[in-house]
Amino acid sequence: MGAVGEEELTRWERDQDEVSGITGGWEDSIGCESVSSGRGGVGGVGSKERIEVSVRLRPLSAMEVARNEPSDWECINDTTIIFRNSMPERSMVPTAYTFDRVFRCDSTTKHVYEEGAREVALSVVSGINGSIFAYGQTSSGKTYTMTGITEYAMNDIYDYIRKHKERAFVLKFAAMEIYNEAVRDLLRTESIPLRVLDDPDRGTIIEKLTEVTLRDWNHMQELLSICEAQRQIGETSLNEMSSRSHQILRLTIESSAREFLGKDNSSTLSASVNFVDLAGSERASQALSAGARLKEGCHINRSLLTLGTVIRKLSKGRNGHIPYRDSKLTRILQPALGGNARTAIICTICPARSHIEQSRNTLLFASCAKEVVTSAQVNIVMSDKALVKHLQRELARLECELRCPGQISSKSYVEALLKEKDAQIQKMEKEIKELIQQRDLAQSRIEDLLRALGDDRGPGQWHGYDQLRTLRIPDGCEEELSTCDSSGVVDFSFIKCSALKDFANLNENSNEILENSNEYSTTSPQSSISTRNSIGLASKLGRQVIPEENCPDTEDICKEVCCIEINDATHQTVNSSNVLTERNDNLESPFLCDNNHGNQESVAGPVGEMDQSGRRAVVHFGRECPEISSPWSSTQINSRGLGLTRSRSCRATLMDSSAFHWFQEGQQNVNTPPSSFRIEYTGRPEVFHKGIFPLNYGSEIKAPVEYKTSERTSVNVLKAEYPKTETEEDITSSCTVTTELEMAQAQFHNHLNDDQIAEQNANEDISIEKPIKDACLDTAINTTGPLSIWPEQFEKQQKEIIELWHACNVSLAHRTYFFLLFKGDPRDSVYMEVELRRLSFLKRVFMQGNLHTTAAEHGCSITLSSSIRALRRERGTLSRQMQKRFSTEERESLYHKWGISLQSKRRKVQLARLLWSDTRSMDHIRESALLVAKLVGLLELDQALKEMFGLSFTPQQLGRRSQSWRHGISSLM
Ligand SMILES: Nc1ncnc2c1ncn2[C@@H]1O[C@H](COP(=O)(O)OP(=O)(O)OP(=O)(O)O)[C@@H](O)[C@H]1O
Repeated sequence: MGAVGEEELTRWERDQDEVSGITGGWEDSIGCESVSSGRGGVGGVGSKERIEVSVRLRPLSAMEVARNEPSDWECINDTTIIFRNSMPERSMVPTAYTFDRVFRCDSTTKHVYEEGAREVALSVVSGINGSIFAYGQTSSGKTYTMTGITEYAMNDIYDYIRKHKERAFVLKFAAMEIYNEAVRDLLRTESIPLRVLDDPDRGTIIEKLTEVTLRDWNHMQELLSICEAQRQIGETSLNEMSSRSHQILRLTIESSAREFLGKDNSSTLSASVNFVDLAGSERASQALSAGARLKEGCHINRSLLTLGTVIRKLSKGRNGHIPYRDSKLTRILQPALGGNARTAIICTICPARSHIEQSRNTLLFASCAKEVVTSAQVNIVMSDKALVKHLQRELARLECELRCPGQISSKSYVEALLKEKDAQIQKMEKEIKELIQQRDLAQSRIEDLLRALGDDRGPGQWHGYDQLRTLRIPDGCEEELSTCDSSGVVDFSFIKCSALKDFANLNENSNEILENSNEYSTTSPQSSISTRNSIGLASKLGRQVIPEENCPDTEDICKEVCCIEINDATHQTVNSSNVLTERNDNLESPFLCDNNHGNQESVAGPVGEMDQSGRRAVVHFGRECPEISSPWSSTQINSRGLGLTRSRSCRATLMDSSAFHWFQEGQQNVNTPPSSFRIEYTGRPEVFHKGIFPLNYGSEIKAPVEYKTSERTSVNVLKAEYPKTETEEDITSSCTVTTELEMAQAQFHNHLNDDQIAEQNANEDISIEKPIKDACLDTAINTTGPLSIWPEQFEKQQKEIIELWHACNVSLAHRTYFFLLFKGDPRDSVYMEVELRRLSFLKRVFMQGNLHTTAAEHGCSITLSSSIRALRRERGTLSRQMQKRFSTEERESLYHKWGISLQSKRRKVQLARLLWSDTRSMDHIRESALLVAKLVGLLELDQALKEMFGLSFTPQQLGRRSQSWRHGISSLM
């Protein structure tokens, strides 16, 4: 036994802090069986509750009765005590005090315990600290009350333990005394149970075991006996000492937390309950002692004064400094006064009038104490494993709080976490959806390519120029070709067998076309084949001779190209038997013969005009030329020359078919096939009109030769003895590929029946003077077959074209223009055929390009990859146009219409990707076309624009000579 030094006091404080434990976030999962009623429960982060303050009025003692002292205090109910003001001088002081409970003088200690202390005392079994104070003047009944309360509390605690044998409990007792500001451990003794020692100065004190751990039930009984002994001792010999010291009995209970925190939780609950018997409060104000008593009084004064100060400060809130450390008492009881504990204070007062001041002081102290708020928590002593887990959760919670300030509760944290996860899930779902779309698109592309491969790998497929050279040439054709070469007869570009086959199978009118072609042919029957589409293409698309420096890949390209200009300068004479062009009344100019007016550019024009101008005849073939796939491609054959000169348009297509000039000015792109309007049409209309406009349908121009003609067919025999111009020489030298002509002638022979041609020629003669206007209109219709089947045929061709656009990565603007322009007018049948053949050819070229990369090596070939890139760029530009063309509301409406979430990212890009993507849905195609039209500024379509896509046989349109193609397109922007 001995005084507890500073170190020992610190241990007590530390123990108290440890008992406070690590808490937070657990309170919801813990049920406080014995303490949950009536007190608002416990709070993990400080469930705020006031100190429970009771007042116990003891009866008058025998001596007081003997002195006939009146009792001025009366408890008028369970919560209010009043002072019977029998003295006039006391009329100004408060007479009524209300507390949580007031106990009359006849109240038993058990009643006081049950009403004013039991709940707090039993908190300890649920892991919540508790403290029970007795405050009052000497002989007011503090010890009397606390001894009983401790006993009852102990009994209840052990009863609880006895009823909960499934839980493992460890009980630790501690008892201390604070005397003269020195702390002594009352249980630091070797004797068990306890022994009473006589202290010469303070009388008898108790020594008990320092710490007792409940090992078993018998042990518990032993402890109970200790308590009983203490009670008995207290009743007998402790009063004298306790009145001058502060005694604290502390019971700490540790128990498993599994019942509260889960089966696998290895954490423990740990809480303490303090039973505090304070020294008589009157000591704080008495200074009547001297010597040792003075010193004692000062120390008691100090602790009680500090206690009063702390209570007073705490009752006014926690603002400012709370002087817990100013006394031993307040240091030890700090948690009980304003921290992690539930606290009950029982203020005892003497009813005798002689103690009225002390009673009033006690009531004032009680009044302050009832305003003090504590923050009791369930105390968890966590295992290492649980601690790590808890810290991880705490870390996550804090991180969440940082991200979402204001969300501090665990529920909010969980909700925030769930929201975050939901958002992630939604984001991932969107990504998955996009990936699926991309996958489907890729699969569609693959299917298209495979389909294209399957279509083009037939026996007639050609694999480039070399294979072309191996095409079967009908007997006699070689000689004819030779003749053609030498004679300078302009014929046509080659048409490969597969192309002819396709051509023949284009539609139900194919046979008729061939028949007509036969009819049209003259001495050179091959020429007739080329008329239908090539003419249209050539007459409507820009054609310019490509300077050599701009045509580095001439050889390769021209091998496959039908854009041929035969320079008449090389061959001065046109043999009538090899004449290429012919016409009939129904055709405007099935074989266009360009009239070159001293210009290097090829000029498309009727044969008559050409002949009259004495320059050259040009035949355009739109079918087999790679650039045929695009409206800018053209084929020219100079009727007087054997040199095959690729048109500028042809080259331009191959070299640089950039995307739309309306948004890619100045940008040189690898082409998306039909997107080369800018290059292609530049200057070409002028050429075109040069050739066409002066014709004026025979009124001014006469055919230099007579034509054998019938109602539908005419034969042109061109005798070209035209002076060779410098320009033409250039043309010839730059892009002469005679082989193509030979091959074309050879193929032509494969498909024409000379006899039929001869018969046709014999039967049908017609004069060139017949108005071409009528002829062209009739032809435009007749070539497509009966009008009755045209709607169905148109729909079929339209779908085929749409599929081919998709397969060939054709520019979306081109698709849009074409789709909106040609809506089923029978007169547009030629355009449809031309487009169909262009695309078919392009598709094969793509496949060929994939197999043989020679064209691409020269940097001027269209390849599948280049078209894909160009199309991708175009979609990107369209997406940017959306920002410019549409308001936010309009865009949102579009996104909704096209099934794009407003929350998704890159919505414009998504929408651009969707355009023209579903070739099977005409509604989709229609919507795509309308949207693209708006994006490119295509508000109204002019019929004249049809010329962009091929032939226009409508004479009145030829008057637009002053309008360039480029301007025509630009005007639509
Ligand atoms: N409610 C009560 N009923 C009957 N007797 C009481 C009551 N309260 C106190 N007493 C008696 O009054 C006397 C003084 O009580 P007690 O010793 O508990 O006072 P105290 O406040 O502890 O004094 P001290 O501060 O000196 O320790 C005791 O003899 C006790 O039995």
